[in-house]
Amino acid sequence: MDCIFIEGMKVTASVGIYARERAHTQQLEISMTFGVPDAAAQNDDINDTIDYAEVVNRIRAELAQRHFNLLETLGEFVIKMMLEDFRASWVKISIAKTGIMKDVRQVGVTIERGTRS
Ligand SMILES: Nc1nc2c(c(=O)[nH]1)N=C([C@H](O)[C@@H](O)CO)CN2
Repeated sequence: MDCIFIEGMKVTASVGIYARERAHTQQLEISMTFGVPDAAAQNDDINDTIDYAEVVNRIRAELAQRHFNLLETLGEFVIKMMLEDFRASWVKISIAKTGIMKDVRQVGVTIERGTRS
């Protein structure tokens, strides 16, 4: 298995448990690593792997359309998409909110699903 990573992706999303978070979108930082077959490294062909540009665009499009109460559910949503639609074998995602708590740089969650071979 090879891994592809997307580090420090800034994305606008509607997420949070408070009324103000339902009323206004906020910026999140997503970092994600996912497993792919090693065929692309052998064949030099984008069709043998997952195109990380497609993943970034899809995440932005999907998150623009819905509200999540929790970062956990947002993370689970993206992971399901990666496993089912992009056929990743394993996914680890971290999602952070920046500057929402005094004297804390970031808060967030890390979720891992699938089989890391
Ligand atoms: N485990 C979590 N705790 C909290 C979350 C969350 O998504 N997961 N969210 C909030 C609020 O929305 C907060 O970010 C607003 O300041 C609080 N705790």
